[in-house]
Order: sequence, then C-alpha cells, then structure tokens
Amino acid sequence: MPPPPKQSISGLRSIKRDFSSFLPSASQDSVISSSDPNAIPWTPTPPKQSKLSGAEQRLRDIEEALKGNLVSSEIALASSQTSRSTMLQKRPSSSQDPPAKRRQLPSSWNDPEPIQRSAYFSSSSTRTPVVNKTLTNNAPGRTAPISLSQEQQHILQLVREGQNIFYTGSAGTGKSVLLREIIAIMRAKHSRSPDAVAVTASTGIAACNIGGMTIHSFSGIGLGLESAEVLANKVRKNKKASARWARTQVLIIDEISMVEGELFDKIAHIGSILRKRPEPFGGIQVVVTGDFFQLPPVTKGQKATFAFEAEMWRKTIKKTFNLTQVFRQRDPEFVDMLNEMRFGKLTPGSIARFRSLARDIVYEDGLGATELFPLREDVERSNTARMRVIQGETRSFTALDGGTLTDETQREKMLNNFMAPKTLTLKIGAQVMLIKNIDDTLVNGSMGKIVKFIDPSASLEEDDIAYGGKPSSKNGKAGKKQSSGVMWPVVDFLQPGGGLRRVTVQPESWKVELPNGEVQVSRTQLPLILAWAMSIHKSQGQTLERVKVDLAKVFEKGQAYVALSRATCLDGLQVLHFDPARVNAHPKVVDWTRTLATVS
Ligand SMILES: Nc1ncnc2c1ncn2[C@@H]1O[C@H](COP(=O)(O)OP(=O)(O)OP(=O)(O)O)[C@@H](O)[C@H]1O
Repeated sequence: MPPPPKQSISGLRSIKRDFSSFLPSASQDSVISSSDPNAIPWTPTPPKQSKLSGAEQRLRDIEEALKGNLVSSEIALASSQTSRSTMLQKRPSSSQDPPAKRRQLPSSWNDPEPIQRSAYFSSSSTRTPVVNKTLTNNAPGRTAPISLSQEQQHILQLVREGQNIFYTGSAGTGKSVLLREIIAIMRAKHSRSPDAVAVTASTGIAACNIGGMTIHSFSGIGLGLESAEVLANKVRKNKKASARWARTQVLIIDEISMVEGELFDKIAHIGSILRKRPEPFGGIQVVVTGDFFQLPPVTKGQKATFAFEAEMWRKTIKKTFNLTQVFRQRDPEFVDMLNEMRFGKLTPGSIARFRSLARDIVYEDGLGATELFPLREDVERSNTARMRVIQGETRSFTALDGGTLTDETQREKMLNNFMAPKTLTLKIGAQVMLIKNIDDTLVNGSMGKIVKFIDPSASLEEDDIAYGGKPSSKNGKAGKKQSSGVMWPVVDFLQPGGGLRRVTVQPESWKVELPNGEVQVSRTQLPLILAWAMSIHKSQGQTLERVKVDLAKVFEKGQAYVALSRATCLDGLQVLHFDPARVNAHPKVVDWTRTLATVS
C-alpha cells in the first residue's frame, strides 16, 4: 500500500487546550486499579529478533509499548520505534509537525462485521425527551480538506513577513487551525535552524495540543515570582534555557487569555536582558493568539490581570486581528446566541431559546451527549458511575512512558498534560472519545462506543505493514499470527454524515519535544478517553456534536461560553439551569475589546 497522501486534514483540530491540572489521569486511573484481575494479561517481553516484517515489528512495538514493564533502554527503543513509524506512516504527532496529514486506515482498524445499532444509554429523566434521529456533524470542514479563509490567509502572510501579531476571534473561528498553519510555515521558513521557532502556550495541556511547551518552561523561569532581573540571572545559569533564548527567532504563544499581564511583562523584559536588545522579547518575532472571553488566568483569589494590560503588550503587538467567520457552528441563530453570550449581554429571545434547551435528548444510535463540568471531581464521578452500571469485563491499558526528562515531579506534570491517561479502563458499552486525528472521519473529538475487544495478532494482514512503518517483508502476506494475549478495543464511531464506522483502535504516541528534537517525555497509549463527561478546561478547543451542560455548576467568567460553544448545533446541545446571571464576560475584556481597531 503506498504511503498516505500528505494533505491537510480538515476539521481536525487536535484539541488545543484544556486540561492539565484539571483532569488528571486519575479520572480513569481510579476506576480500576492496576491490580484488577480483569486487566489485560501482558505477556513478558519477548527476546529481541533481528529481522521482523513491518507488520511483526509494528505489532511488537505496540505490544511492548502497552506492557509498561520494560527496562528503560527498552522503553526508549519501543518509544522511538513507535515515533518513527508515526513519522513515516501516520500524521505527525502533535509535537513537531502540527498540520494534520490525511492517513489511510489499515484494514486492521476496520472491522468486517456489520454494525449492530443498539441504544446502550437511555435517559433516566421523567421529562419527555426529544428523539434525535438525524443529528450529523454540523462542523463544516470535517469531511473536506481545509483551505484557509481570506482572513486566515492574510494573517498567515503577515506572520510569514515577520510581523508581531495578536489574532483573536470568537470560539470556532479557526484560530487553532490557523495556528497550525503558522507553525508549519514558520518552521519551513526557518528550516535551517530547527530551534528558531518556539511553540508555547499558557497551560501544559494547551501546549501539548500544539506540540509545544508552556511559556514558563520556554523562558526557564520556574514559578517566575522574582523580578525580571533576578530571573534573567537564573536563566543565564541554565544552559538549555539560555540557549533557547539565544536561538529563538519566532515565539508563538497560544491561549493568551490564561497568561497573566505581569508574566507577559516579565518574559518580554527577560528577553531584552538576555538578548541584549532594547525591544520586548529581545527582538524575537512574537505571534500571540487566544480569546480573552474564554478562560482567564488562574489567580488563586487575586484579581486577574490580562496580558493585554501588560506594559509590554502595546510595545510588542503591532497588529491585532479579529477572525470573524465562524466555522464550528453553521446555524446563524446559534452563532448570534453565542456571540451575545460571549459579551455577557443576552437578548430576551436568546434567553428564552437557551432555556428551551433544557429538554432531554435521546440519540437513537445510543451515543449520549458528553456532559461538561467545571470540576474534574465531577467528571471523574460521572464517568466512574457510568462505567459501574455497565455489566461485563473491565480491561485496563497501561501506557508506556518514555523521554529524557529525569526529574520525576516535572515528568509527571508533563505526562499529566497529555489527554491520554496512564491507565485507561474500558468495558464493552463504554462511551469513548478519540483523542487523535486519524483520517478525515476519525478525528480528535469523534465519539464512539466500545463494541468488543479483539486479539489483533490473530488477524494481522498485509495492510498492517503500511500502518506499521517499515515494510520489511518482501514476501507479501504477513499471514496469521499466534495470539499475543493483547486485546484491542473495537469501537463504533459516530460519523460526520450520520451512521457509525467500526474500527479496531490501536495505540498511538504523544510526545513533548524540545526545538532541537530531543523528546522530553512521550506516552504511548490507546487514543481513547471515557467520554460521558469531560471538564470544561479539557473541552476548551474541542468541537463536540453532543453536549450537555448544567449551568448551576459554572462559577468562572467565560466558563459557560467555553462550554456551550463546543457544540456544533442547537439540536445537539442540552443546557440545564440556564440563568443569564451566570453568563458573564469580564468587564475589563469587554472594555478593552471596544478599543480595538480591527484591521480587515
Ligand atoms: N478555513 C476553514 N475551513 C473550514 N473549516 C475550518 C476552517 N478553519 C477552521 N475550521 C473548522 O472550524 C472548527 C473550529 O476551528 P478551531 O478549533 O481552529 O477554532 P478556534 O477558533 O480555535 O476555536 P476555540 O476558540 O473554540 O478553540 C474546526 O472544526 C475546524 O476544523
């Protein structure tokens, strides 16, 4: 099978932000302990073989990756093999090469059995539910390759020319899609100096989603509590951090709404000190994006200062753009309602419409809405309770972690930023979400249900060679294999046009790399999470077709807007306890936005 064509994939937004401290892997870890008798019986590491076919090698990599009991040299090996195959055959991992590539699914992902449609989940409410038979993906671009809009292209061009830019836009206007293009284009522009483009974000999870590091890690300032001068002296003593400052030519900062103004000032100042240049950030080109109406900086009770309030903001940002075309939602009524909500000013008509969304919705294909909660404890409780009521065997999948970082605390912190949990616990009937872009219709955010577990080695076919990387077998068919004891989940995924697609899900890799290519941490795990519930932080950046939100639980400004704007259409959105008083925009953000002269 020829390698998949390298084209931009559409609609695939590898989830940008969400999550770090908000939804640790505990949500799944706590469901079943690793000593669970039903956990997969991992086979011992087989002796190393010198010549394996591509399919054998792939299978071996994955089996080893999932065992989690390898010695460190083996971890590095398994990890690098998986990474290699990822780079060769699949869309690049989120780390160094963000634009998604379309990839062809191997036959092993597709299950030959016909899909059984049955309703696994039903509403426990006594209200008369709305039966949704026809809901399909309303997010344009999910089934066709994305071509950037004019406004997106314009910004891309100015960034390419070297300008310092901040671009914003309401939820779903394609900020992340554009950012991925910017990263790719700027990396290509500076291809001779691989350290030149630094990709950062305000939170660990947001950084993971764009394959970068946090702005704290980039700048090497730790907690960053001291003055810029003291911090700059500290950074000087840190070889890696000072080299980063010296080599960086373009600094990208995503999710700027969660960066405090004071931090922005400090980092801009440190750049000037270290690079011995008077300009903010020492003259590095700075590209900033985010939406200040979404989640604000975490302040532990103090008043939030936003990055736009920083003294250095005006000195750094030469042009501000507002993306206006909404892609996530097509329904103009819904777009207007969300825009009103963004500014915290709802019309009576919109309030009435939001209130009408309290109805229950039963989806005939059996896949329920994902309930979004502000607190991770609620997410955990909800997913655990749903797992408990399903009868049947539990299977646990332990991730293989690798990478060069040795500081355990830092390592754990970074690993917790991956969407993929350390231990994933599944059952037949569990509602899951795909957390990687696989191809045009299997995307980050695709919802599905586990229908069975199969032993992949028993039915490994020639096509798996293409998926597995190096087609080293010259003799054609890889043939049937002996059972490895590893079972993989088969999932019915909801398709953009309606209907279900059945696939066998195989492990994938995530990694955090330094600009020089050094893999700091990596994780290999099945690209699934339980998806009856999710934190609002984790959902930030997501596009979801079926969403349920209880606004009585929302407490932070911007939370309601983030949660509701994940939905692609009103038909797939259920809102409980809608109260306009809970829909708040930060007054400072509203005032500042009014002062912006938007360049069209
Ligand atoms: N030029 C485009 N053509 C078609 N679809 C697009 C385009 N740009 C973005 N999209 C689609 O719109 C949806 C939202 O895009 P994206 O996630 O980049 O928006 P965002 O502004 O980052 O949203 P949020 O602020 O809510 O995270 C995605 O499904 C994406 O594929």
